[in-house]
Amino acid sequence: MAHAWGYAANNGPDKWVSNFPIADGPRQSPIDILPGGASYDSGLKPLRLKYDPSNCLEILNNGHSFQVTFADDSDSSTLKEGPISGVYRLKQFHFHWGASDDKGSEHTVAGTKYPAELHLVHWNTKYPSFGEAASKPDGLAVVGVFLKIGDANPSLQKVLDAFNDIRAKGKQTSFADFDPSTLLPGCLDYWTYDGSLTTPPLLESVTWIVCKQPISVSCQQMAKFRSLLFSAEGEPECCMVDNYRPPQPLKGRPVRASFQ
Ligand SMILES: Cc1cc(=S)c(O)co1
Ligand SMILES: [Zn+2]
Repeated sequence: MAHAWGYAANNGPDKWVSNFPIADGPRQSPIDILPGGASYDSGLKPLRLKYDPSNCLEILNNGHSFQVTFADDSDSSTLKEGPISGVYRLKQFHFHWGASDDKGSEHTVAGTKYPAELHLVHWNTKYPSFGEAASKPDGLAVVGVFLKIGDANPSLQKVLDAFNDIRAKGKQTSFADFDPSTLLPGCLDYWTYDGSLTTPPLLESVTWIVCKQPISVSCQQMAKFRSLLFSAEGEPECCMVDNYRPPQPLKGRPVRASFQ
């Protein structure tokens, strides 16, 4: 049986193309964002994000990252405007991070890597469900936020405090009343381009919205990220680190900026 995909030498990003040929597709993510190569588009609207903390359901270790999942049976936690049209519902957020503070983000900015990157995943309500939307070219919109080493982040700490219950792959626990807007930077200037999921099945259905301004994370908080495991209980322990895909070829895609 083929290895399940992961981030190790034998099943990592360079190997994904064998089971997921779209890995070499025309609109893969992440990318290296070159600010000088992005074109300011005055037609881009500000992001309109509205999240209801009561939609927050649980936090789980899925063996690739940890994810906080939201109830998405109503329009109470949504993304509107920005580069998208219509209403996209928040489904989940998760992170990608490194084994050390010099790497971990998926998008890079003129080659600069951040220690981690937050992804807030939304799906287009013109489709009946996340699963349906995930296979459509305009099906998903992911807001990416860089994490930069600095002061401890009190909002992020609430998420990290739940880690003791989800240390191993497959563990989950209830996680209620969390407002993901507390994880957003003060300035919502963004870059946007057409891309994909950054993990298999690498579907080319994502409108990427990458915030220019990072949020802070302390070194101690980054160490907490690295205390999670890729492995399940009873398996040899394997630390969950370097769960990021490196930048992919731009292949002529335009990158627009909402700011000058
Ligand atoms: C749906 C989804 C989106 C991203 S970006 C990811 O890493 C995993 O799953
Ligand atoms: Zn992601």
